[in-house]
Amino acid sequence: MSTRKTSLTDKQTKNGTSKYVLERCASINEYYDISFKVMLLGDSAVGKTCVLVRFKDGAFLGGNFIATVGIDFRNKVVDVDNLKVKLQIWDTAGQERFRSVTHAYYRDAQALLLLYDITNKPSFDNIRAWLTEIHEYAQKDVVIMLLGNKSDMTAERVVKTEDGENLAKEYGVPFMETSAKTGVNVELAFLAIAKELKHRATQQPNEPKFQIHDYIESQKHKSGCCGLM
Ligand SMILES: Nc1nc2c(ncn2[C@@H]2O[C@H](COP(=O)(O)OP(=O)(O)OP(=O)(O)O)[C@@H](O)[C@H]2O)c(=O)[nH]1
Repeated sequence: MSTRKTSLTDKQTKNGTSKYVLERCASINEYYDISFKVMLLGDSAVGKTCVLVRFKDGAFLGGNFIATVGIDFRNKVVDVDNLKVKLQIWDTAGQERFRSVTHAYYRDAQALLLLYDITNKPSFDNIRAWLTEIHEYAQKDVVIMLLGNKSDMTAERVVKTEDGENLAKEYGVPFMETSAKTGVNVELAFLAIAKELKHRATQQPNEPKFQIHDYIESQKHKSGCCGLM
């Protein structure tokens, strides 16, 4: 049995700019209209794998920390304005020794979620270095979102929310604090990315642009333990 799916790829135009192209193809046991690649980046132990597992399975990976080796991925299909949007999410290893492996994948990503841990100052300080790498290796029009993870750990917090907000403003990227443990803002982060990518791909010339910052602000307070309500 085969079901129809449409995948969205990013092609280079003659003048070098990126252009999204819809492609139809068939797949077994999976239906979607558009597909995008999203990468999770950030220092080791900031919670990339946990955020992904929270989004994909609605569970928290507590207990012993097992570092990701190289790169791993999971798919999730979400509904955006009556379209099935497949996010193929690449979970990268934060450890320095895997950096050359992960660089090779940056180019294919249409969106990057860049995480730090609000209880770990160096992971926040390293965000500028991550952004430099992103500008070196990723597509020019890649969607970037900054996430301050582990927001449930209020007693251990060392990075203020406003520091995250200010850094995000400086780079012109959307920002929110998340918790893979409680689920706060995790679904919202991926949904905002899915909406932005879907709008970029399907937008008509006279249609207003999707405002990701406004969308996040309007939804932030509605997002509870189990995702968007
Ligand atoms: N309290 C709390 N702990 C978290 C949260 N997210 C992750 N953790 C814990 O932080 C540790 C690291 O989480 P991972 O998701 O494995 O970190 P990672 O960024 O994928 O690490 P690498 O694979 O080395 O890049 C684990 O012990 C998790 O249980 C969170 O939101 N809150």
